[in-house]
Amino acid sequence: MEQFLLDNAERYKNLVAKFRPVASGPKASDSTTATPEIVVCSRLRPMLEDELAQGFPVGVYLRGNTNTVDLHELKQPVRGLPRITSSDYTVDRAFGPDATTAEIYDSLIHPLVPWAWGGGVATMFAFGQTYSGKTYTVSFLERQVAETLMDGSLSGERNIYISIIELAGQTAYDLLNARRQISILEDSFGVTQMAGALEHQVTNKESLLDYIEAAASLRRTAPTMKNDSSSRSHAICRIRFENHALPSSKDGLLYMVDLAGSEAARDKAIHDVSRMKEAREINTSLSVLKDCIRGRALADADSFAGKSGKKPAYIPFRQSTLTKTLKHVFDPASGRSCKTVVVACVNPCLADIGASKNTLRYAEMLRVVMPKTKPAEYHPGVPATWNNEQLRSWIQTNSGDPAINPTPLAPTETGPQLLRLPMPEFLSRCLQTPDVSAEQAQAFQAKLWKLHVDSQRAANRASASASSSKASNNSGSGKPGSGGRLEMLDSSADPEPGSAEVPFQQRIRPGMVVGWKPSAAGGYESFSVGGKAYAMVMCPREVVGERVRDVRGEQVNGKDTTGSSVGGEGKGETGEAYLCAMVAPALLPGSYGISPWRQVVVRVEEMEAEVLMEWDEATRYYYMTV
Ligand SMILES: Nc1ncnc2c1ncn2[C@@H]1O[C@H](COP(=O)(O)OP(=O)(O)OP(=O)(O)O)[C@@H](O)[C@H]1O
Repeated sequence: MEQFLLDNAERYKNLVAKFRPVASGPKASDSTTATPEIVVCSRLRPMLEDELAQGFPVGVYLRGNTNTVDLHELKQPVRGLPRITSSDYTVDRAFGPDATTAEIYDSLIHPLVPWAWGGGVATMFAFGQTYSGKTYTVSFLERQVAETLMDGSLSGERNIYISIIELAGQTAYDLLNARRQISILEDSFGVTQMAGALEHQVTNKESLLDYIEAAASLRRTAPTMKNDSSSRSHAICRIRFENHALPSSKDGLLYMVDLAGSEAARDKAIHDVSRMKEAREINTSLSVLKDCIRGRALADADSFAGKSGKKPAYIPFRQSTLTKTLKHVFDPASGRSCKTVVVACVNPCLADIGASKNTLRYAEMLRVVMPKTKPAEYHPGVPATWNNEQLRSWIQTNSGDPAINPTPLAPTETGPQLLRLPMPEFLSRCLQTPDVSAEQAQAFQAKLWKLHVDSQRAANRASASASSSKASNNSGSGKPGSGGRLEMLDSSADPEPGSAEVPFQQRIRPGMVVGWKPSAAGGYESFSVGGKAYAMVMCPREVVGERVRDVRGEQVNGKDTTGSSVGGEGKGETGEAYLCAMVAPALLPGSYGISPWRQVVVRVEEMEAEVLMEWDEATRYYYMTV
């Protein structure tokens, strides 16, 4: 085959020079748009000296100033002279042989760093056939990331940890611990753990680069015909960012993944059975990766197109060790804000055209394009329709007291963009307004999300009732507020109109949630966090029987065994104290659980304020609202 290409190199070049792309009708790109969170780019490396010396022509070209790549194969028909067969592939960004890795970094990878720094999950994958420039590209990008992380341009303080592992088939190794074998496990909370892998804290650029360099030298390598240092394993570099200012928030994660090279067809002849098995495993994991990347892109697109009620797309991340390790990136249930950049590395040499075609086809398949729709008309109750100005004005009037300054919170973002922001970044931006507390910031974030989710549900309900006459008959009671009251009962807000005018102490009722400060006299000090605690009112203390005991096992009402009266400082005044259920932070950031069987007695004078809590069906926790 190679000889056929060399013999016909001149004819091939002439045919390519005459090639004109077929003028097609309106292009698909005119009516579609890629999902914003996943960018797929291609990078054509230059021809290398050995390829040029052998006389192979270029087989893959960037089409002018576009994001389309043309690929020309040379075919021998049954009769007649060899002909070229051309195909083209469109990606979100195409880089030609003259583009530097620095250009790729500046336009696509650099924005991932503040995203992960701010608490999001950012991932960069490089894939392509053996010898296409993956390691060349990733190693430069890793160095640039180290530069950005340590040049002081990112605001705030973070603890930075690095771990680098290698996946070869089903087996995982720690590249920062002498290739010790580790396990990829999912814990009981559904979080993937790299059990046994060491994580190293880094405080400067040099130590970060040293770890990256040490791992690179340990990558398992085996000679292939094309590339003596060919990587036959996936390498995952994970940088984790811990934000001390927001201890309950999830850590930001930046993954840089150098995927194993898919074997070029012409290498296969001389490879033994185990190498072929290895190649099959690599191809399987790349196939699962494609399904996961597409699945996540579709899930995100549905969520922001108001189709959250739809059956979620199946994302098979448990089907390969690679995708299981990167569960955070693919599992929409993890609730993480993710950004992903895929770099498809392409060897332009005509001798490797088959593998290049597979790479470009794969890259095209990773893209999820959606029909372009007109920007949605502004609606004050639908954050997904707000432009920056409308969003800012909503922040100003709905963020509590003191009002959160919209300038640091949403300098340029629209409603949908702010909703996509990683939660820790959202909170950090809120906290830039003087006197805004972490609780207020969290409550405000929950308020925005509640509005978004409610507006989606309302839109889903509207479209469901429009398509079902039965539904519309049922809803025809003529009382628009009848469903509203039911929904209100998912919140601890007082359903009585005008209740906000009355001080909360005068309208205490079962189900009201209060913030309180346990006093030393009450004996509940150890149940508070930073002197603060929350409780849900159950009933006045004096109505409970003598056998009722609180969370400490103390009698709540009546005489204790020594004969002295308990509660309310022994005076037994009515209405002064309430038996309450403890409300404590739960597993998810910003979430709370109510424990009906952990009871405390809260005196009205210890109560500081009413706190509004809302039940969230999806996570099954309560969240505070402003
Ligand atoms: N953009 C580029 N400019 C110049 N040389 C490049 C470029 N990209 C790759 N190369 C060269 O191409 C060769 C192959 O690159 P590299 O080792 O990165 O390939 P790879 O895809 O990682 O291969 P494998 O999967 O086998 O590890 C190297 O000699 C590298 O220096």
